[in-house]
Amino acid sequence: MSDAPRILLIGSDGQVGWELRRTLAPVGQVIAASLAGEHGPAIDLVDAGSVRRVFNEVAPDAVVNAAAYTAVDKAESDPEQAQAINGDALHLIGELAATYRIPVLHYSTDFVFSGQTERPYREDDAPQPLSVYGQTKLDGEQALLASGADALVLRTAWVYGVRGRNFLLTMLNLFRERTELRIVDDQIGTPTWSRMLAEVTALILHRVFTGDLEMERIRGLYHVTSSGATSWFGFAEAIRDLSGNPCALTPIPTSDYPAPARRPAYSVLDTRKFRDTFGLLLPDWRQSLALCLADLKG
Ligand SMILES: NC(=O)C1=CN([C@@H]2O[C@H](COP(=O)(O)OP(=O)(O)OC[C@H]3O[C@@H](n4cnc5c(N)ncnc54)[C@H](OP(=O)(O)O)[C@@H]3O)[C@@H](O)[C@H]2O)C=CC1
Ligand SMILES: Cc1cn([C@H]2C[C@H](O)[C@@H](COP(=O)(O)OP(=O)(O)O[C@H]3O[C@@H](C)C(=O)[C@@H](O)[C@H]3O)O2)c(=O)[nH]c1=O
Repeated sequence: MSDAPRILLIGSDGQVGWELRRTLAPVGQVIAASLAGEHGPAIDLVDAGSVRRVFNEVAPDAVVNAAAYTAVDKAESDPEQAQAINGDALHLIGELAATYRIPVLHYSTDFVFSGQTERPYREDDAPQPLSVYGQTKLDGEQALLASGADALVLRTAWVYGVRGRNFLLTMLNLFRERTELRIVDDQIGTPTWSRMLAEVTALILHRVFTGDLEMERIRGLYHVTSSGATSWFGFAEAIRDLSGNPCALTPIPTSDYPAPARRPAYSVLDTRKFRDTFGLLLPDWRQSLALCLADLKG
């Protein structure tokens, strides 16, 4: 095990981080850093000293950053903290990864786009965030890509899974409490399983470690989601039907569901660059949802 590459996983307690702790295990020695420091070193992305210290002590061969400020509505009234975690910390992680000459994998979001389009967004489409969360994530991805580090930024969307705060678990909880729910039907995107993201991350990192993929050639920005698209209402309907719940669902416009943060009306991501570069398949969102629900049933 001592010869295994050392992977510093930041944010190992989040929904994607929790999956990564498992899928990265066959790829290298995972050093699972998190705010609480429960399974490895404590790290606080707001505290530059703690980030530098963890990099120094761990001396990683690669970094995967799954930590973020993801409370989209809360970020509107807490922009400094969101910027510190989603933006400023990536300037530092980029600087450290460039200094140590190690690859860094990071995640960003469909919320960097305004949603004023009718075709899936490509990596070279101009971002125009509508929210503090989207703006701070954009700053983070741009800082990392400009840092000189061998960085891969995987932009994804509508992430759900068996753990953490996500739309799937919110719906399953609400189905137990309510007989009717009103769900927005005019925001279109692609639900993406956290495990699928963790698995493609592990497959890529493995090929980087074996020399099969050269970071200098593949570094950059990629869109990675499941295939297909739906609205939050469509996603809720699929969750209800696949889980066998009787809850009545009513489609509503976004204007009937007031929230502090504006969200893009259409944020489907074009994943062609990712599929062509890595030769990986991205399953249909319904297929992944069925597998995830089967996991939840146990
Ligand atoms: N969730 C989604 O729908 C989407 C997510 N993404 C991106 O994917 C990535 C993973 O997201 P996801 O797993 O869903 O997010 P989660 O919110 O589930 O996990 C984020 C993790 O970051 C940790 N964290 C928060 N603040 C700090 C800090 N100051 N220092 C260290 N760790 C901190 C959180 O800890 P704690 O819980 O203790 O605060 C949490 O464990 C993020 O980059 C996100 O922007 C992209 C598109 C969609
Ligand atoms: C609970 C609920 C939500 N909604 C709507 C509100 C919102 O428009 C949509 C989704 O709400 P949520 O708060 O679960 O998700 P939201 O915070 O919008 O999700 C986003 O999170 C960040 C982190 C991302 O990066 C994005 O890709 C995206 O996944 O569903 C309803 O219409 N009815 C309801 O009962």
